[in-house]
Amino acid sequence: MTNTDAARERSRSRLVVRTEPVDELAPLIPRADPRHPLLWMRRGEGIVGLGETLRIETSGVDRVDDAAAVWTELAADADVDDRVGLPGTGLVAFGAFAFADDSASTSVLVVPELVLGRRDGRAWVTRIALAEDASDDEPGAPSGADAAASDLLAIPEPAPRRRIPRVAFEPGAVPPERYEAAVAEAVGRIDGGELAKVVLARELVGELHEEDGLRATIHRLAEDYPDTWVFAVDGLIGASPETLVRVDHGTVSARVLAGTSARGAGEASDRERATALTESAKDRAEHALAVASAVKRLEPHTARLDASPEPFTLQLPNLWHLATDLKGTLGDGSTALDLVRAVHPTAAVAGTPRRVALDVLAELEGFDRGRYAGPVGWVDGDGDGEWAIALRCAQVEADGTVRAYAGCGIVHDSVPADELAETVMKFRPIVEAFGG
Ligand SMILES: C=C(O[C@H]1C=CC=C(C(=O)O)[C@@H]1O)C(=O)O
Repeated sequence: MTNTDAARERSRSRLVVRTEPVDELAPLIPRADPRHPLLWMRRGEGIVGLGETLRIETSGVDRVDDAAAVWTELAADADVDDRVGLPGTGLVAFGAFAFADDSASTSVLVVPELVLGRRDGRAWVTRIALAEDASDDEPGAPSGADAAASDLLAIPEPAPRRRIPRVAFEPGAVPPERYEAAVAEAVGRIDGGELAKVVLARELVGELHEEDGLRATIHRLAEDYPDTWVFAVDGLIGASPETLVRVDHGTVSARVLAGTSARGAGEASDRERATALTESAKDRAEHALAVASAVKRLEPHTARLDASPEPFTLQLPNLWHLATDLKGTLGDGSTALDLVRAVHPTAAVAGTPRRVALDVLAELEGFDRGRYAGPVGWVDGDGDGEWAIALRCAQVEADGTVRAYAGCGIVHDSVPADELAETVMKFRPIVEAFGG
């Protein structure tokens, strides 16, 4: 029986879900599980999951479709009492999908037992249980809904803050010289007309000691990069500035990023860098390909889709990005997972043309990306959800191995040493959050 079959089997048992408003839950991060954190947050709002009621694991080319099919069945059968009614209340799952069809990493949707959430200034608690587990056949035992509503898992008190762990990172499968050689090779292929753009990444590897939880790392990311999506799903931890797709009551939005510059040392030089980025033909070309790929994939699902007319500069503490926001209305009732399936992988993380770029990056990169550059986020029972591209992140394995990733879009005038330097800037958030 595959993991998807097992999840489908389990999904026959009904989920019982109850969401209730609470006065206040701040702060969220100190309530997260330090060893297996489930978290999605931006500017202090988001959701934290505790415990695990159900897990859907998929892999291969149909990993998103398979997960979406099980999710749709689960949501249709769930017994939901949602007294808040915001996106992310009621039934919800946190998810992370592998980047590549042939990745050895699994993709997951995790349904927690307890969700603590905050959005638009409102706070809530959701309890999710399996009806079977919840109602113990004994006479007088509570029904599923009542059992789910009772304290199966108590709301944890905020834990005191601990120091961030000290992880010493070393280059992984791709040493810096080999990365530069791969960039040079990619430029050659681009000049030869094989493709227009390919995104090449490299990895750093370190070791996390068992006594160090992940809460302090998440705290650091959220504090230093408050405007990014800070996430923790099944060991994948990061702070991504790039919204793959958001679905909220029939509206669709995305933020496409491609094109990067270092921050300047002083205010004037910082502004100059941002201006130079908006005027750089190389970065604009790289950016335009990323926007075109997202628009092409989203358009068939939207009744209307608008893009900001000109790319703007997005300021992050470690760098500047060229950014374009997409906003529209759904035209075909797609769920967030349907759109994740449609749009991944964009040219911001793969390249153009997509198929050729995926082959070239698989050949030149020399390692399995796992869930790096894959979709990470959450989906609720109505199909609403928020998904980022898993960037500026690391995967923490069960044995404590930590793999951090960063990549760059390569176009015909890319310079290998500059791209290597850009990966160093992109590694900064995650390396520093692990004490590096
Ligand atoms: C692939 C990454 O970034 C992408 C997103 C923004 C800017 C990018 C760039 O300028 O190359 C990349 O396309 C990464 O951070 O690992």
